[in-house]
Amino acid sequence: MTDTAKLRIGTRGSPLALAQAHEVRDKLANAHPELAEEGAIAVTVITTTGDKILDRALSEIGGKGLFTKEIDDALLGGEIDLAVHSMKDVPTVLPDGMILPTILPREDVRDAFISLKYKSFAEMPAGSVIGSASLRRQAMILNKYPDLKVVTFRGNVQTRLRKLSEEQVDATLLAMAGLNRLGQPDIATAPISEDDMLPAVAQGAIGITIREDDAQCKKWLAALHCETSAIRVAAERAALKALDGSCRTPIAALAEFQDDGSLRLRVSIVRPDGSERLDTERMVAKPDIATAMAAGTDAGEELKQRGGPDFITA
Ligand SMILES: NCc1[nH]cc(CCC(=O)O)c1CC(=O)O
Repeated sequence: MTDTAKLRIGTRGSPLALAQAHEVRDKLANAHPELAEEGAIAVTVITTTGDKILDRALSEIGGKGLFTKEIDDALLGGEIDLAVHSMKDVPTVLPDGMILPTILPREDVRDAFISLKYKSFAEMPAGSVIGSASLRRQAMILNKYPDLKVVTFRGNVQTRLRKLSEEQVDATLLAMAGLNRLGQPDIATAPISEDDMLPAVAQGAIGITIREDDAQCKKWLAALHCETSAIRVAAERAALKALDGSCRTPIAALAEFQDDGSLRLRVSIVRPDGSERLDTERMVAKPDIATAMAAGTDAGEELKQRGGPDFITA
């Protein structure tokens, strides 16, 4: 059917990526009658480098765009017309010819604590082992709970639950957003407050990339865009870009609208062993994309300066 489709969506093949792509397909079909017809939208699965390498921490593999490169190529090569991404996995600089016009309404930004034995980090005895492949999560845990141990641990939800029941680790972490989108929020023992563990840049946000000159797609996608989510993500991504760290630098950021309409941005960097953590904050009185990005850039530059070259490894 792909050859007759009016719109071809590219996505990774993980259960979460597919759920996100199907959400986008359904929203587009609901918004536009011409896309609601049978076969009007095709979903194409594209395997990325990040999907192929399952035995190493992503930071060890290195390089930006582990989960996006092959999809970017398919988009620019005209094999697909739009790509659905977890914004957490999208590099801050997009390839030439590509734009990111759409951010969906953001999901829960928090990390989930998952354990069969304990209700929270605070309950875990010294020496307990937490499995995570995320340097940010590892470093944040060690910073707050130096007596706990972290080990590198990847895999989908089912693999992780099996490893937990086999007692390979005492706890693991996943994004609440992913569990919610998979319809499995109960897998979380408890969400971790963003005050206790600041989330990754753009955690819980989905973005859609298209070719720069694709006016038709741009028109279709306008119905799906959430400007407040886009402003929050813009602030966090600007901080990430200014920090100019590699995937070896644990970075966390969260922008949130306050009741008075202002935007509060928090940014943190942590040494991988948890021994030191630097935090900063900005308030934006009248947030739009430009003011949010300016605050993010400023916050990121401050931390880069304070941390110095040995904190932020290139
Ligand atoms: N790097 C993998 C990844 N990219 C996005 C999510 C979760 C969903 C989201 O943050 O939107 C995950 C898995 C996880 O961290 O649990």
